[in-house]
Amino acid sequence: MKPPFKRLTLIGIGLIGSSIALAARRKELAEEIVISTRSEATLDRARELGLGDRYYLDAAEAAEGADLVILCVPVGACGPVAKWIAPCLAPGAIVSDVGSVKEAVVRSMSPHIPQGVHFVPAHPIAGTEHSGPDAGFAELFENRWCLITPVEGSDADAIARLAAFWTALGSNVEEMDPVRHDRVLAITSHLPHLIAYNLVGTAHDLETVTQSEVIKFSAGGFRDSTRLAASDPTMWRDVFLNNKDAVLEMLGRFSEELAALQRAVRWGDGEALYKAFERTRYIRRNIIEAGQETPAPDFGRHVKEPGE
Ligand SMILES: NC(=O)c1ccc[n+]([C@@H]2O[C@H](COP(=O)([O-])OP(=O)(O)OC[C@H]3O[C@@H](n4cnc5c(N)ncnc54)[C@H](O)[C@@H]3O)[C@@H](O)[C@H]2O)c1
Ligand SMILES: O=C(O)C(=O)C[C@]1(C(=O)O)C=C[C@@H](O)C=C1
Repeated sequence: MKPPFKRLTLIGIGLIGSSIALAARRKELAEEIVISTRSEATLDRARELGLGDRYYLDAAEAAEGADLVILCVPVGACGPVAKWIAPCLAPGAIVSDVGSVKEAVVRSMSPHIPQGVHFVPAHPIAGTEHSGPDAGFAELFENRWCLITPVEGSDADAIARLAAFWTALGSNVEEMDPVRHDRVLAITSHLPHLIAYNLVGTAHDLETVTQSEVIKFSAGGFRDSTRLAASDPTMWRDVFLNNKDAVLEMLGRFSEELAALQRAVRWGDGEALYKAFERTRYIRRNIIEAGQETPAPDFGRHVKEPGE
């Protein structure tokens, strides 16, 4: 069968760009894959890895004649890149992105999208702590969500074509309003990363102050946080600069709940602590039952039911 796109251009070839390239190739979603990134070393590496068919430092040249262009750059770079490629976009082309923040990306890209070109923003909720072209793998998007956040006047056919693209990559696709997207992701993704960065930084400070072995003997929970805290600093700087209001709102709520737990610990309120932890265990179980998460290995431990 003929691939649904003639020319797929990926601008930015880090974890997400390279994963799209590998998956699109495997699923035969484009006749040709064109790659652009701003650094010569990264472009050379993408070539060595055979991620595309043609390679350009100039994003505008790469976008020429493409029927699908996906920006896979940090969210702060989306506006400038859209402005750069705008004069070369073919009429009827779909322009999308993969940014972790949507309202700011829509605001920064929209003014540059020429008449007759379809802008359909998207966000695959799939990633790792690794970055760069070597980090990509074709299975990254399998059984993960991809949220499409159409803008006013988004063309229904373009939305359907992009949704079919992400479905073919293995994702479950849903549409969401960009503002709602940013509030949801602020609590489910952005805050966990901020907390992990803070936890790991604090533990490290503590170690230098007390000469203790905090990090050397770190237990599972802390190790899990160090994985998130190893995530790309540029990407996450841009997320927090561009989703400020939603993150601050969720951080406010989080701090209030943390203060309640702090009070329970201070006053030895076992009942309050037990209730809080019982509730969250149930939330985790529901997430696993809904098939959204790989369950942790079962080491045969008995898990108590609430009230048991
Ligand atoms: N890493 C994740 O877990 C994850 C998940 C979903 C979405 N995202 C989003 O995907 C996008 C890319 O993230 P990633 O993890 O692939 O990052 P990455 O650091 O692995 O790759 C970023 C790529 O963009 C290029 N780049 C950076 N600044 C640029 C600029 N100004 N102009 C042109 N190219 C530029 C880099 O050279 C690199 O090729 C981000 O918007 C991020 O929010 C990331
Ligand atoms: O699993 C991870 O390492 C991730 O951080 C992936 C994760 C997330 O928070 O779920 C990170 C940012 C993205 O925008 C989407 C996915």
